[in-house]
Amino acid sequence: MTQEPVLTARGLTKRYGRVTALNNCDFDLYPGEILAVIGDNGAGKSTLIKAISGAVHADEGVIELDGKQVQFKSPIEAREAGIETVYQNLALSPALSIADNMFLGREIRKPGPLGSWLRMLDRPAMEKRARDKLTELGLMTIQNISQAVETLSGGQRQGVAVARAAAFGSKVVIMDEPTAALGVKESRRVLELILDVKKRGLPIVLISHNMPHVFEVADRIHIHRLGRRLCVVDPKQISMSDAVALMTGAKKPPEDALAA
Ligand SMILES: Nc1ncnc2c1ncn2[C@@H]1O[C@H](COP(=O)(O)OP(=O)(O)OP(=O)(O)O)[C@@H](O)[C@H]1O
Repeated sequence: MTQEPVLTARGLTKRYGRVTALNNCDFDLYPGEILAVIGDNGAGKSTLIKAISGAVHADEGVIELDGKQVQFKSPIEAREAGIETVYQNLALSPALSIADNMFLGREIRKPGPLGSWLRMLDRPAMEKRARDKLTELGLMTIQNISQAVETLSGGQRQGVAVARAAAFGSKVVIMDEPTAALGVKESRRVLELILDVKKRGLPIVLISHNMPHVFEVADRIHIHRLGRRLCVVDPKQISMSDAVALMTGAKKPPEDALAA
């Protein structure tokens, strides 16, 4: 890789009591790429992206965004820096509408009634922007943008979460198992959306157990094992079964694997 990475982590360690979820883990994400992170259950993939996106604080290690050291105290701070994350549990508020969810934490406001210093939510503006965004992203199978998220299907909810990340991510989009709960058609749409986000020049981190999905869209694959990066491989140079063998420890990584 000749370009400088957008996002790097060095020596990330996170312990939960006796469990070491991240163990001196390194990570690199390059401009415009789709980097898949694969690993066995409990390997520490979610903890890695939570540490990067401010949802958990690493005990040790350094994270750099665009070459500058960052230390996000919360996912909100990471978002403000341009890192959008779709977490496994989606982090949507079920009782709120689609539009409210898309703008959660960055609501559009307008001046209050004359003489009032309070700024009010500008719902029509949020609804229009949310509708435009979902339409642009091809996810507008939803009839009513003011519909509560709890009334949507699993796939539609995923669509809202992915659209929110795709719409607001300005530097990095991270997706933790975005197709896990979806049917074939909905998964396909999410994969297309991931490729659309890439076309817009944004790098994406994709955590997935679905090997065909990973091999379909990833430019590089970070193989995570026992809390750390075991190696990085090129999906064009390795078979799915070899990637799984590396992930599970049945096979040792090739000598030049980190350079992939
Ligand atoms: N909040 C927590 N408290 C205690 N242990 C945790 C916590 N979060 C994660 N762990 C532990 O850290 C290890 C790594 O978990 P993590 O969820 O990061 O793995 P993962 O690779 O994402 O797994 P999966 O593919 O099953 O989602 C596991 O042993 C898990 O039990």
